[in-house]
Amino acid sequence: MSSTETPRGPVDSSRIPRYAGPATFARLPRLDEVGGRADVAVVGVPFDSGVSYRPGARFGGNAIREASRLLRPYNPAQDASPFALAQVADGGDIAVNPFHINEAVETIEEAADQLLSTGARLMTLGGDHTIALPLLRSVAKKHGPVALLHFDAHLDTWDTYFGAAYTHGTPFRRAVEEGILDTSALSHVGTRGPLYGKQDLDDDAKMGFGIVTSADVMRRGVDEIADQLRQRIGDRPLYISIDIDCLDPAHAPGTGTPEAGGMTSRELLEILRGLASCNLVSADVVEVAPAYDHAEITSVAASHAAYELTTIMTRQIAAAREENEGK
Ligand SMILES: N=C(N)NCCCC(=O)O
Ligand SMILES: [Zn+2]
Ligand SMILES: [Zn+2]
Repeated sequence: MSSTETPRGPVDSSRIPRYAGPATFARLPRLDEVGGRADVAVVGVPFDSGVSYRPGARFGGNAIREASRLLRPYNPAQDASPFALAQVADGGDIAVNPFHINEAVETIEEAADQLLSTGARLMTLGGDHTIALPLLRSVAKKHGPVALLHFDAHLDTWDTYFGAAYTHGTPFRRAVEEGILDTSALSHVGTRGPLYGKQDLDDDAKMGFGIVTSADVMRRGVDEIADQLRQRIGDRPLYISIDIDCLDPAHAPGTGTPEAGGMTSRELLEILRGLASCNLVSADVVEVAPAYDHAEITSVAASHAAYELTTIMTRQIAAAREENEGK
């Protein structure tokens, strides 16, 4: 988008009630309605064949879209109107083979390559956590190895499940093995719960991950945690992956592998806001499984997380555009 074009924003909810019409993320236009080009493309990946417990995250993207009808155009927490700063559009779903994980992983990577080649950043709505691997592959082709901030109850650096390399518990081990992550800037946030053994932690540390547990967030507070994460990330290209089970089941019951003792949605949103100066190149929100949700608690939390991430991206896009035009 050039500076002369005004982004096409969401449907005006004072004219068309927010519950009317088909749901796109935040009631934004579809990507094809803005000529196939957007600064940020919100895209769904309805895939959950990689789960180890409850299925259902294939319905997560559309549940988040439905819950996002209530998002308003001005974000006071970041003093920004994200959808006016840059063109954000809903790119629909990447349709993948539910019966063949390896093929699905390839399809996701190809679709992400295509979207990134248009200049868009990706705000992906899962789907289970398997999808982070092809998304990271694609992002790394464009930016080189990226810093990773991974919000999750789980490490997701396990090796294989039933001999399968691509599952929702293994994407980040594969990513480290493939050299697509910048191993000097890898962090898990919200980690908790029983593991298979102490070795899980040793393996994870060897890969380069730092861990901020959900108890650390509670004890040390969101500002200190955000400062620490910002320092670790620096100005590296950053990918943020949010498994909604980073939140306590009270804040996100609608997920496949819930663990007690998690962060609140307020803590998650505040940490994200504290990262507004980071160079966020793409992000995902995964593992929303609406069948176990109540009153859209989980999908509302996920829609707000995606809104904060989108705000960070659009602020950076607008700042970069201004700087370019000043030259
Ligand atoms: N929810 C995600 N992504 N991973 C959980 C894997 C935990 C397990 O099955 O042991
Ligand atoms: Zn998880
Ligand atoms: Zn996960």
